[in-house]
Amino acid sequence: MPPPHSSAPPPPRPAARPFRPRAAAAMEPAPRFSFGVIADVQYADAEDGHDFWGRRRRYYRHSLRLLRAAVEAWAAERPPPAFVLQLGDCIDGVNARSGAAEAEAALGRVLAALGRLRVPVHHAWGNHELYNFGRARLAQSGLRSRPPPGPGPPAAPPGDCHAYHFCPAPRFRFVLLDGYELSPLGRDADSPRRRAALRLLREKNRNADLNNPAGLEEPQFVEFNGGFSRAQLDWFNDVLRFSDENQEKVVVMGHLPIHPDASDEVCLAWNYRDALSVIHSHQCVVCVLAGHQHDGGYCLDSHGVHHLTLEGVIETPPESNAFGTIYVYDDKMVLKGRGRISDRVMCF
Ligand SMILES: Nc1ncnc2c1ncn2[C@@H]1O[C@H](COP(=O)(O)OP(=O)(O)O)[C@@H](O)[C@H]1O
Repeated sequence: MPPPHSSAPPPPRPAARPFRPRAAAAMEPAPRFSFGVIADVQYADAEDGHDFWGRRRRYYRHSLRLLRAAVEAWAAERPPPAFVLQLGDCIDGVNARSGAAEAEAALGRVLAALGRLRVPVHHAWGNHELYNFGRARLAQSGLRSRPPPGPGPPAAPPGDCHAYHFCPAPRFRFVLLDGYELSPLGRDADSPRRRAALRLLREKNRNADLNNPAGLEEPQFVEFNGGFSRAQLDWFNDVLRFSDENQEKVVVMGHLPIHPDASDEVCLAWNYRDALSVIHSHQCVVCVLAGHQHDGGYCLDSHGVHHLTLEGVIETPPESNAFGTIYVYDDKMVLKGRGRISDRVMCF
C-alpha cells in the first residue's frame, strides 16, 4: 500500500532477454543454485479494482495469468530453479466476500498454477490469506509448506506459528518468518490470542478504524500488519546462532518488510525492530526478502544485510510482470528480474 504522497508507478520496462548465468564469463563459476521469487499475486475472479487511495489499479483476474507466465518462464530455465518463494497474499481478500467456496476455488487455481513446476514452493502467509481463511484451515491447506524436520536447530517455533527453516544447499539456510503470529486476523473470534493481539494494537492505535495509520507515533501499528511473538524471535535467534556456528549464509523471508528503508513506514511488521535486532546480533544473515509493499523497495542496511521488497503482481499491468529468479553464488546473489522487477547484484 503506497503512502499518500507516493508518485505514479514507473512505466513497465520492456521484456528482458533470457538470462544465461553460465555464459556471462567463461571463468565465472556456475551458481550454486537458483530460486524463483514472486509476491502479492492477490488473485480473485473479479473485475479490476484499486488500492485504498484509488491510485493503483489492481488486476485481480490478470494476476493469475501473470503467475502462470512466471511458472512457464521458471520451468523453461535450465537448470530450473530449485524452489520458489511465494512471499504471501497469493489470493485477495475480495474472494472471502463471495463466500468460502470462492476463496477455496481461488486458492485451488493459484496452487494448480504453481504445482506445474514440480519443485517445492515455500509460502509466506500474508494478510490476504488471513482475510480468506483461519490459521487452522491454512495449516491444512496447500499453503502449509513446512518441510519435514532435518538436522539442526528446532524445525519451527512452538504453537501454530508458520515459521520454519530449510537448507537447500550446504552452508545456505533459508528462514521463513510468520509476521502475523501476533494479529487478530485468522484467529477465532473469542480466542485469547485474538484478544491479546487486539489489546496490543489498540494500545498503539487509538483510531476508530484500526487500518487507519493517521496520527500514529508508530504508523506500522495497523490491522493489515502483524507481529512476531517472543517465542518466534527466540527460536529465530537459536537458528541464527546455529548458522553462525556452522558458517552458513542465511536468507530470511516473510510477507512483511522489516527495514524502514526497504518499505514505506506503514507497511512494516509491528515489532520490526525486534526482528532486526535478532538479525544484527549475528553474522550469518545476508538478505531479507519480503512482499506486502506493492511498489517494492531495497536497501543495504548498516550491518551489510540486503533487504529486498518485491513489487506486487496485483498492481502490475497485464502486458508486464513482476517475478524474478535469484542465482546464488558463494559470494553474492544475482537477481534477474522480469517486468517491473529490476536486476540486482547483492554481494555478501
Ligand atoms: N489509510 C487507511 N485508512 C483506513 N483504511 C485503510 C488505509 N489503508 C488501507 N486501508 C484498508 O486496509 C485494508 C488493507 O489494505 P490494502 O491496501 O488492501 O492491503 P494490501 O496492500 O495488503 O493489499 C483494506 O481494507 C484497506 O481499505
